[in-house]
Amino acid sequence: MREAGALARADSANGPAPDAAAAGPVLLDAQGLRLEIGGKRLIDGIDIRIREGRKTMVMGANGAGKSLLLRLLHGLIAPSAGRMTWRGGPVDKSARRAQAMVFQRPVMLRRSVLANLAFALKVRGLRGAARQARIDEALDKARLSDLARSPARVLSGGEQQRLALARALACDPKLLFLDEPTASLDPASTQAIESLIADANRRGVTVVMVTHDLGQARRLADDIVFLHAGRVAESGPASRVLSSPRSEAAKAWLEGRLFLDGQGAQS
Ligand SMILES: Nc1ncnc2c1ncn2[C@@H]1O[C@H](COP(=O)(O)OP(=O)(O)OP(=O)(O)O)[C@@H](O)[C@H]1O
Repeated sequence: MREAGALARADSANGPAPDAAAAGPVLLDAQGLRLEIGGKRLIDGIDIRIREGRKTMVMGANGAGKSLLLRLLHGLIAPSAGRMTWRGGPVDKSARRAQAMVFQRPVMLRRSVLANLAFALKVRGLRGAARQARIDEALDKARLSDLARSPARVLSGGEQQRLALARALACDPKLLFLDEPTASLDPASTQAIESLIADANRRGVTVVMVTHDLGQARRLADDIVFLHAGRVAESGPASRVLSSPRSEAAKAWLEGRLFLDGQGAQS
């Protein structure tokens, strides 16, 4: 690990927090996360502390380990080493139920928009009028009410991503992971997704999101975690990392010099 997570540094006894707002309670704390597959160390000792209410953007070159990190944090894959806590305790079933994840290519049931929402809520134990109210609210927020009876799979990419996000948010997560949710979307669809994310965050949802889009990071991020070759090269408040990066890897990437697999930077 080259540098402790931005939010971890807020705990340092060596000086004041870099961003006073960063000092909220810790939701998810991961220390010494490592992932090895086929003898290759793909995630190499990452410490990250996700604080309640923040929007953290995970950035870095292709192959840096961003998606793997999100999957590890969300418990979709087991780390080779490291430990995680949720609000200071074990990451148990209720901790996982307080999290949701949206992928770049959303997975939809071969059913209607409405059924996709209903199914997700049913799995979470919602029934009857409470479930219907949640569905109506989700459709309204995602501006999908007119498409409620359409098969989800015929929606455009932007509509499908709005549905995926609405479906995740309808489950009322405390922590939302997003893996490049706007990667293949046009500016209008991107804006719609960003505004759903910002709105959810205003209502208390903590966000951890992978993005390659610098403009998006500037618009949305409170904190940046910059990965390079499976490690945290740099992290801190977005305003500082994006304007005055300290690591060679982040500098190179921001100047367009860091290409596939991290080539172009010393470290
Ligand atoms: N299941 C796997 N088995 C072996 N190697 C893997 C596996 N999944 C990912 N990798 C490798 O781990 C590295 C990190 O992958 P990851 O998908 O996390 O990168 P990323 O930073 O999200 O990249 P991108 O920006 O291209 O999406 C890559 O070199 C990838 O090839």
